[in-house]
Amino acid sequence: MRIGVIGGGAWGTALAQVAAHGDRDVLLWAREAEVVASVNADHRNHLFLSDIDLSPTIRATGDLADLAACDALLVVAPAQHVGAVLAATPVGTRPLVLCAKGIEAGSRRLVGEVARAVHPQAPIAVLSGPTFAHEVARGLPTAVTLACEDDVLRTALSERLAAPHFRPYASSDVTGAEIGGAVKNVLAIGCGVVEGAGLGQNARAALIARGFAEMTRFGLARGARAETLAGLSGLGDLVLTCSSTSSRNFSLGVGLGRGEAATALLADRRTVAEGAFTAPVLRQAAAEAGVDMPVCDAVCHLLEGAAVSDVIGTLLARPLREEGV
Ligand SMILES: NC(=O)C1=CN([C@@H]2O[C@H](COP(=O)(O)OP(=O)(O)OC[C@H]3O[C@@H](n4cnc5c(N)ncnc54)[C@H](O)[C@@H]3O)[C@@H](O)[C@H]2O)C=CC1
Ligand SMILES: O=C(CO)COP(=O)(O)O
Repeated sequence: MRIGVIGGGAWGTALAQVAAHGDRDVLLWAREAEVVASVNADHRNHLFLSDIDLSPTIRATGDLADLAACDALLVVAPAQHVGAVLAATPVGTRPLVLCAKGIEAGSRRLVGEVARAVHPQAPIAVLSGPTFAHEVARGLPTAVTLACEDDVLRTALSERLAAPHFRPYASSDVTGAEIGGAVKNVLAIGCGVVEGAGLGQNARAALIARGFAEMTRFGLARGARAETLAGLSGLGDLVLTCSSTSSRNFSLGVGLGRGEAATALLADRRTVAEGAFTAPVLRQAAAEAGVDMPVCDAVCHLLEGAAVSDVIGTLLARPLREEGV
């Protein structure tokens, strides 16, 4: 199975490195000509993953048409751009493995729903979990959820992508795997705010636990399974992203917590903090589903410029309630 990767950011490049394990050919589509040139000439991605030596069996292209030579495609463009990029990609019946984490603005569709609308003939899988790109690319041990409804394809993809340091766990719950990854980015911004504002470790742990309750409520309302949300792509990724400045979402929150404006923090950045785009869409989607998500709402208010002390005060002053989901 020849793998093509759509997206030459940090995660697309790290996944190309995983797929190239054992000297297998991988084709990486990158939007930036300098990424294509540096991967092909130096086996490095100077723009997005600069300190990693890449496998020489990874070849980069700037032409989406070249992906017609691949058997399966990993989709690693930012969530807001997946629809446009896929519309220009020759997909047909090739399996699409969705690796972006987010919800599309406007349509409020998960990435899988976007992909199905653009390429209805293509089987869909989702690869998601606690996976900082720079760790995966360095060969550090990592486990992910690989979700696909078709068990033959799920097994084939798992076997093709597994490597000694990279262990996929199979699931048939595509929606659950997607929702965990999308919601955790919003909650990671909140945990960053707690860090930046110096609110303490207790507050961070409370936010992770109550945030997980929100993820579960929203996921169950959208048809996800509870065990998927409690697995690698949900709780696992939530814990990772809420505890490290390696996370772009957490780091964005740290800036907000220090009193910097979201507009300034997001201006001119080359890398993507998906939670900033997902937060307002998630607020709409949750309202539509009748699901209460006060922590995610609080993150929206902070991104809109509300003062940290006001937002935290409002969260803590809500009526007391039972703990369950
Ligand atoms: N970096 C990581 O550790 C991980 C990232 N992800 C997810 O992977 C997805 C991609 O993120 P990264 O590879 O980290 O990106 P990145 O932040 O390293 O790079 C930005 C990417 O956005 C692309 N881009 C910018 N404008 C675009 C446009 N108009 N159309 C198409 N592409 C455009 C750039 O070409 C580049 O590939 C995101 O959904 C992210 O949440 C998932 C797991 C780990
Ligand atoms: O999704 C990720 C880790 O699993 C990467 O998180 P950030 O996008 O916040 O850096």
